[in-house]
Amino acid sequence: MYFVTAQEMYDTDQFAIERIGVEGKLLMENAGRAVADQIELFVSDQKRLAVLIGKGNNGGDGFVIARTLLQRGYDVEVIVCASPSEIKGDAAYHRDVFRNSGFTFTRYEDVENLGHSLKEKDVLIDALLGIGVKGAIRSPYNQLISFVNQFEGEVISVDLPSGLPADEGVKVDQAVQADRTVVIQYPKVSAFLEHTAAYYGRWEVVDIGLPSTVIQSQQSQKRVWAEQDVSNTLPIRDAFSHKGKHGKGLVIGGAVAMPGSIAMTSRAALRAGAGLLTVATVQETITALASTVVEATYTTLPSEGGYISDIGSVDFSYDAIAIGMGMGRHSEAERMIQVALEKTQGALLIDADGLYALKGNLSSLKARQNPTILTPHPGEMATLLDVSIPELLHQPFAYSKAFAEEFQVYVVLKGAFTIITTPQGHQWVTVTGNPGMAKGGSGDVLAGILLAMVMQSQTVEEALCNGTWIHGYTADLLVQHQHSTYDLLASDLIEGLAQTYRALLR
Ligand SMILES: NC(=O)C1=CN([C@@H]2O[C@H](COP(=O)(O)OP(=O)(O)OC[C@H]3O[C@@H](n4cnc5c(N)ncnc54)[C@H](OP(=O)(O)O)[C@@H]3O)[C@@H](O)[C@H]2O)[C@@H](O)CC1
Ligand SMILES: [K+]
Repeated sequence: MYFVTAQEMYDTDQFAIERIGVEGKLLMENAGRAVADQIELFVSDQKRLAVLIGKGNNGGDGFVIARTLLQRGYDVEVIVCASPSEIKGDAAYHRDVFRNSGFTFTRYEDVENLGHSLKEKDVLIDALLGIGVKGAIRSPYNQLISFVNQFEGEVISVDLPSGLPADEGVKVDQAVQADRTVVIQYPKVSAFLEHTAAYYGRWEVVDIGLPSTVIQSQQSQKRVWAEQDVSNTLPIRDAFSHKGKHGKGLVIGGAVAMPGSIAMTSRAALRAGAGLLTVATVQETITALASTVVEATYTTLPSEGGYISDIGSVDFSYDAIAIGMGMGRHSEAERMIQVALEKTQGALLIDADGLYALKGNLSSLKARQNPTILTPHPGEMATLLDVSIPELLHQPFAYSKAFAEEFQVYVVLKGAFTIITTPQGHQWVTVTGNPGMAKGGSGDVLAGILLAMVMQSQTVEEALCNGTWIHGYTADLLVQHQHSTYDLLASDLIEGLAQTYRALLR
């Protein structure tokens, strides 16, 4: 499923109107009807509803929704929060259709009166502002939004919560806190940002028949990676499959004081389906791992002060290599990353301490012929970019895209919404996962899963999207059944992969 900026939505709308010849009025009719159909699914006709209508086309949708629900026997009061002369174009057309159908509306005067009208209502439909919102919220919408946020019944927003920007990088001034949002045609970017997603409440998308031609022709596209995508692309294991077919992978990392990270990455890679796995680390870590990661083979690396001191002896001809987990932040790490960048023949995944060591080597990324994958959490990404974490999270899609394109890397920016960006600037978001994963080791497990996926999948982007989705989904299954967000451990995720795979293969 694609998701879009406000501009991409307007472009799609224009394409449908100008090139296909569908009139704007018809699009609005389709939008309002689709939203009303959806509302009918979860609001009983015994409830008392009010629709708040703003001056723009979001308000126009509101007129169609109100008319449709009234025709279907719902008790709906319509309150128009703009002067009649302010309502223009398609919205004015649907205001007239509403009136000509024999229905009436009241005009918003002040919050006191509104409070009076809404006292007995169960559901408030918010069609005040849509994707056209700009800047600080002006009167009367600022009072209206505060009012809606004090309403005790259910608030359902149309397209997006009024006042909330559709795009990233825009400050939220004031916005409706919706219980539910019925999104028109495509989710907007703000549904996938940590500071704005919660305003939507639960949301679902209704299709109004707009063609995806415009979005598909964009240089860079943004899509949600969903369960169906995983089912369609997960590598099939045929009956004659053998270990060599599922890839040969190598994990480089670990230090005497940190055997856990690399243990988790390795076990996760094996559980995620890696055919053959080698772990290259210091002798003491091998001793610690040998009994827990029995399926792997080991390469002993020279050490100094408990850290790996050199990786020159490593065989770099693996299908995929992951480096950095539990490697420590020390002076030699930067040189080792440089060696890995130069010598790795297959895909190279850099995680954790490896990312800190990469900071001084960024220019070497461009010289690589094979895929390089970076898996930062926001702190690591902010360090790579030299920006603060809040600044990064204010526009994570834009920052990831600029970085991935400039350095020709795949970026997996981890978070509640994990963003996967290709060197071409295409982006996916995965929405699986829960707060139980915000714990040490969770990233190490993801690195292992991604390594295994890259070794087996057809394309790097599919591998990264599937791996990220599976990681989060496993946590969701575990929290639903055996665990809670408090006690869930990263190592539980590794054991939990069995459930996820079984569910996917059913
Ligand atoms: N594909 C599509 O595009 C389709 C779109 N559709 C629907 O149309 C919606 C977009 O409609 P839209 O463009 O008219 O914008 P919308 O948000 O309703 O109103 C903007 C008005 O609000 C005002 N305003 C702005 N900022 C403000 C502020 N801070 N504080 C106060 N006021 C502010 C601004 O007034 P102005 O500043 O210009 O005086 C402007 O007139 C979209 O979300 C969807 O629901 C569907 O029907 C069909 C397909
Ligand atoms: K709205």
